Order: sequence, then C-alpha cells, then structure tokens
Amino acid sequence: MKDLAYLNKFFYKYRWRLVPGIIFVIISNIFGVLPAQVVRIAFDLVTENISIYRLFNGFNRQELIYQIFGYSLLLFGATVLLLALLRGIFLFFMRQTIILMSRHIEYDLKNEIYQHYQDLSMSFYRRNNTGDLMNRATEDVSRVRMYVGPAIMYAINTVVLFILVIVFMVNVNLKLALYSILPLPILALTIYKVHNTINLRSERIQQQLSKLSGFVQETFSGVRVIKAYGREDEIRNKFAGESEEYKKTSLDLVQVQALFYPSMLLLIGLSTIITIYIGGIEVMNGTITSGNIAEFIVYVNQLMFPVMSLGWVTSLVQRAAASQKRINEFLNTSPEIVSAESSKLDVKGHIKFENVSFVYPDTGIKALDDISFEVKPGEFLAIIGRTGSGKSTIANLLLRMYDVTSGNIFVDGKPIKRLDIRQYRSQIGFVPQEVFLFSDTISNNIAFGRNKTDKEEVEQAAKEAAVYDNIIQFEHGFDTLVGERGITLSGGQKQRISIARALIKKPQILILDDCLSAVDTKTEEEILSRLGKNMSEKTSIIIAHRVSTIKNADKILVLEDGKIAEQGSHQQLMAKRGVYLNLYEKQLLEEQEPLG
Ligand SMILES: Nc1ncnc2c1ncn2[C@@H]1O[C@H](COP(=O)(O)OP(=O)(O)OP(=O)(O)O)[C@@H](O)[C@H]1O
Repeated sequence: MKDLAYLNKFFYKYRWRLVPGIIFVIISNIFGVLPAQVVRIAFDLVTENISIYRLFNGFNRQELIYQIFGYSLLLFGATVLLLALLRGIFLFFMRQTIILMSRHIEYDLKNEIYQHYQDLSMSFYRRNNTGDLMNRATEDVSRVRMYVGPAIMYAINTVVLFILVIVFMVNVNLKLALYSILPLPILALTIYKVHNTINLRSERIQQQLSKLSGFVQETFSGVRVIKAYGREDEIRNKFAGESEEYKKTSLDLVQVQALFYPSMLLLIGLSTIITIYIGGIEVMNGTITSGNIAEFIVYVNQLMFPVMSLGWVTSLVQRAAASQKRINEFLNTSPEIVSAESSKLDVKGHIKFENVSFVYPDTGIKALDDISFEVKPGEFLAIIGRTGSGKSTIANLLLRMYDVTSGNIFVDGKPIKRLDIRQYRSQIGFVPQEVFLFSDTISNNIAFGRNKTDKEEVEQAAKEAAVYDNIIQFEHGFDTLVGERGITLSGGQKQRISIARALIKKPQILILDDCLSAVDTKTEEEILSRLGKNMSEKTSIIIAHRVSTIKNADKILVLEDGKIAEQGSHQQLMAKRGVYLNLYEKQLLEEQEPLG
C-alpha cells in the first residue's frame, strides 16, 4: 500500500477537482437517500387514507377524499422523480470531477514514466524486455488509474451512503436495522473473494493472450522462414494448442462470473426477507409503521451497491498497489550515465582513448582490454578485426552508451564524462550495425536527427549516401512509407538511408559501424569518396570487415580479442607482415575463389 503514496502528489496537484468531487458525492447521496423517506410517508398515507375512505362509505364526501388522496400520491411521485433528477445531476458532476482527475493523473504518470525511460541507459534496456517496459507504461498505469478514479470515487460513495443510511435506519428501529444489515458483511466478503478469483483468472487470460499474440506476431514476421522450411503444419498445430489453452482459461473465468450474480441476488433477497419478517413483527408490536418496512427495503437495496463496490474497490486498490510497485521499481532506477551540465559545446573531433578497458555490466564479458589510440580532427580511423573482437564496443563507448570500466576517453582534451551528453551526441553521426528505420516516410527517416530540414538537404544527404537514385524510382519518391505500413527496402537500401540520416546532421564525428556490408564494392567506393570530401575537416571512424573498405584510412586499428593487435596505415601494416597482412591475403583469396 505504501507504494500508492507516490500518487499523493497528483492528488495535491488536482485538489481542486478532488475536493469538489467529494462534495458532489455527499450531495448526490443525500438526494439518493431522501426518496426512502418519501416512500415511507406515502406508504403510511395510503394505509391511513384507505381506512378513512372506507369510513366514508356511502357518503358523497368519499369522492373528495379519493381525489385528495390521488393528488397527494401524485405529489409524492413527483418528489421522488425530482430527487432522482437532482441525484443524477450531482452524479454527473461527481464523475466530471473525479473521473476527469483520474484521466489527468493517468496522462501525467504515463508521461513521467516515458520521460524517465528515455533517461535510462542502455544496460537498463538490455536487462528488461520491451514487453515489460510497455506493460508498465500502459497496462499498469491503467490499473493505477482505476485506483485514483473509480476506486476513490466508489470508496467515498460507500462511506457516505453507509453513514447516511445506517443513521436513518437506527433512528427508525435499532433491532430492524441490525437484522437487515446482517447478511451485508457476508455479501462484502463473498464479492471480495469472487473478485479476487475473477482477477486472477482474468490475468491468466491476459497472459495467455499475450503469449498467443506474441506467437502470431513472430510467426507472421518469420513467415518466409516457415514457408521455406515447410513447417506450416507444425506451426498451425502449435497455434491450435495455444488457442486451446486460451479457451480453457476463458471458460474458467465464465464459470466464476456465472456464479457471481445469482449468489449476489440470493444475499440481497435474504436481506429483504429478513427485513419484511422482523419488520412485520415490529409492526404488530406497534413499534414501527408498515411505511417503515417499505422505507427499510429501499435502504437495504440502496446499501447493496456500496457493499458490492466495497469488495470491488478493495481488489482494485490491491491491484493498483501491485502495479504502482512495478512502476516505482523503474521510476526509482537512476540512470547510470549522468550528463554533465556544461555551457555550449563545439566538438572539434579530437578523440583519445587512454588504456581503456571495458566489461559489459550485464554479461561480465570483457570486451576491451587496455585500448589506447588517438584520432585528430580531419583524420579517418578504421577499425577492423574478427567478429566479437570489440569493434562495436569502441563505438558504444565513444557515444557514451556505457562508461568505461577503467582508463579514460578524452574528446577535444576533455574527459568524456565532463561533456553535456545531449550536445555531444547531437554532433555525432552514428550509423549502427543493425539498421533501424521508423515506420515513416523515407524523408522523415533521413531528417530524423534534425529539428528542421528542407527538401534539398534531405536530397543532398541521400545523394551523398548514394541512395538518391533508388529513392526517386519509388512511386512516391521521398514520401514513400517504409517499414510495417510501407514498402520493404533491400538491406543495402536501408543501410544507405541510415547513412544519409547520419550525414544530414553534418556531424563533427562520423561513426559507421559495419554499415556497408550489404552494399556492393562500387557503391561503397562512391560513398567513401564523397565522405572523403565532406569529412575533410572532421573525424571519421569506420568499422569494417573488408580490408578494401579501409585501405585509404589514415590509421587502422586491428583488434583481436578486445586488444589492439596492430595499428598504423595500410602500408605500415602490410610492411609489418602480421595479423593485418594475414587478413588481407585471406580476403583476397576469398574474392578470387569464385573466379578461379
Ligand atoms: N550489449 C552487450 N552486452 C553484453 N555483452 C556484449 C554486448 N555487446 C557485445 N557484447 C559482447 O562483447 C564482445 C565484443 O562485442 P562487439 O559487438 O564489440 O564485437 P564486434 O567486434 O563489433 O563484432 P561484430 O564484428 O560481429 O559486430 C562480444 O563477446 C559480445 O558478445
């Protein structure tokens, strides 16, 4: 429950909705209880008037009495209607204040979580899966909303109505009051238990549904592999199995729900019978009137809803507390990478790694071991090495996705930790190994890193990435949608669009992480020669597998198991006749083999 205390700040923020909301609840309940008294008076009037009417049997006054009687009944009916109308109006206001407040809190909380997610570092995203992140920001927030809205509203409603009704009941007759509310605690407890079972089973359905949709999503994304391997039947059977499980859990839920209403009606009926029975005895004893029985029946029925909601509210609060706990877990996670506040930053592009070692915190893998190198503005650094040798890790550290385990990284002579991270990253153009394009137009994908871009800039960037000719061949050109809602691009096209996205930023430091692998050698040369012109004053770092890509680099780092095996220019490394030459000769052989 203490987890829910986090939400108190929102109650304070929206106090001018909450306080009037509570007042409206009280007023609406007063109008809800008063009709019972009107019913009692009307009932007593009926019994009295019937005897008077009979007394005047045979007199012409009887007709007059009949008329007066009719008018008074009409008046009572109209009063009940008016009270119901007033109650309705205040119920409307109650919802307009409290439920509206809950929607505002839901909005604030979602934004707060999303904002916090964005500040968290890469290791957080490695530790937690996307489904879980999404659930906490959506599903859990919805549950919390049920607490700040409906649960609070019905809880106040229940308390107010209870106090009012019990006071009225006890005023009439204490004994009858005690008897008629006797089954209510059993009703509250039953509803609480049943609700818990319903929630438990609903959750199981929800889990099974997520499993089912996850399965369907994966099989549709991997439909090519399924078809190519002829596994349609197996997949269909697996789907049928999962669906069967879903059906079973759904049927379980229906079973409890089917029991819910009949058992509730039974308990309500029981209360009414007790009221009539005990009330009848009291009427015979002359302690109450028959109108009081009618009044009590209205009270008992009025109490049903709050009693039912008591069980419901309790389970809502419990679920909200569990959800808020999960939300707090993430909100209390502080970002591992903390940006330094600094004045305006103009990156020149001088990078220095000094004895840098790095161990991935989540796996404990030592990816870099005592790495030292330097790149000056205007230089072209290439990193080459076998898969898993630590090349992408250098890019990760340079972008400060992680902090080094030991050693130092300097940018323009300053430790990287002392830079304002946002300003620094805004001056880096990074093309990751795994291309990611948003489900948006090609133009918006290219312009992603800039606040404002014009058409010419986008086109220019596309030309520099040698993808312009491909794009204009599409029916909608730069407005072509890519991804799920649009066309599927080839691997090479995707890579080049993501290069254009980095180039449009006119970065001071450009990092290309093995992003020319799906591009043919001719296009690769075209891209590299344009880069050479554009990046003449700036720093370029290219991670590659092919020696041909990096031959013209000012400096080449050859990585082996996280260590620098060799470094120097192509000529220097060839002359060394070591790892680099070995790699070069192997690749040359591979290229010639198909010909030979
Ligand atoms: N996010 C991560 N969390 C934990 N370990 C990682 C992570 N990324 C990489 N590693 C590990 O660190 C080592 C170096 O990986 P890295 O991605 O830097 O290699 P690479 O040289 O870029 O390989 P490739 O050429 O295949 O892209 C590998 O052993 C890898 O398993």
